[in-house]
Amino acid sequence: MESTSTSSISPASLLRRQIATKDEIVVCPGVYDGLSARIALHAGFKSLYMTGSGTAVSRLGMPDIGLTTLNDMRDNAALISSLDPSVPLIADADTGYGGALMVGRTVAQYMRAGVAALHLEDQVVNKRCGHLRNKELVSEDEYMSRIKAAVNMRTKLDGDIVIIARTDALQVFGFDVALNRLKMAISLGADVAFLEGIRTLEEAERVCKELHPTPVLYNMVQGGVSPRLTVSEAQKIGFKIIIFPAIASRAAFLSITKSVQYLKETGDFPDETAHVGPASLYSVCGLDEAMEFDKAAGGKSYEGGI
Ligand SMILES: C[C@](O)(C(=O)O)[C@H](CC(=O)O)C(=O)O
Repeated sequence: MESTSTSSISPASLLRRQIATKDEIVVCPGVYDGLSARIALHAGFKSLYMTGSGTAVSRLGMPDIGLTTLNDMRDNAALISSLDPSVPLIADADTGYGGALMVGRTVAQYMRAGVAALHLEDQVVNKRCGHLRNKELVSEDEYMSRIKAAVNMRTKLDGDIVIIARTDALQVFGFDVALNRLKMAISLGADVAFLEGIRTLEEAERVCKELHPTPVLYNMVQGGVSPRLTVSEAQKIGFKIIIFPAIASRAAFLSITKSVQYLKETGDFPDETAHVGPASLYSVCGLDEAMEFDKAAGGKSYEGGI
């Protein structure tokens, strides 16, 4: 069942507090469904990231090339953020899925879904993963209109969702243009900057320095174009948030591939999975809390355990 924990503090305020905590960096494993989110929560992470790439590959079975709609992304975000509202969720919102009106709807629906933060980028709606080649961008004006729409909707709904401005301009126009886009987005009310596809340590250091005191996010994608940084290395450079979007999807990809290949070849499952019974999976997915809830309502089904 969903978490019964409640908090008078909104997920966005919780995240704002985490970002504002001195000498700390917000660390978000990328999750893409209920199970991956539960596993990350069970491991004790205090914030999560919903990856658009992972959402595309898991919910649609399609690549991250602009195929997920607002509804796909919002539904996934609502599911993940409902599991433990005391753990703020940063969610990918791609391009906002259209013009200013659609960006406004996206922000409103993410807010209602309990999302703490979302990032909006300047690729064309037919976007692709930021670590692929030949990206196409919208004009600066169009990007600023997306940011304005997001900020205006937050104000209109009297909310505090954290708006993260992501620019993909580095690959196409270079560092200075990308930095300028981020500065403009911040001046319009974006709270956090996300320079996509950082290629060198120098760029990583420069973006943090130039945008200080605005918090900057580092996107640590396995096999992507950016330098490999650990949490503490990113923190030392000056980043305030680090996401590992592919941490769960890559692990799932590798281990599911291994298991199904083994089944195909041998007609049996791999030995190392033999001890993983249904109860171990369910216990990570809130089984104890569900049984307690049922008992408190007078239910008898779980008296003898399961
Ligand atoms: C951050 C990202 O937008 C995502 O969808 O998680 C992707 C990451 C990835 O492809 O693994 C991106 O950087 O475009």
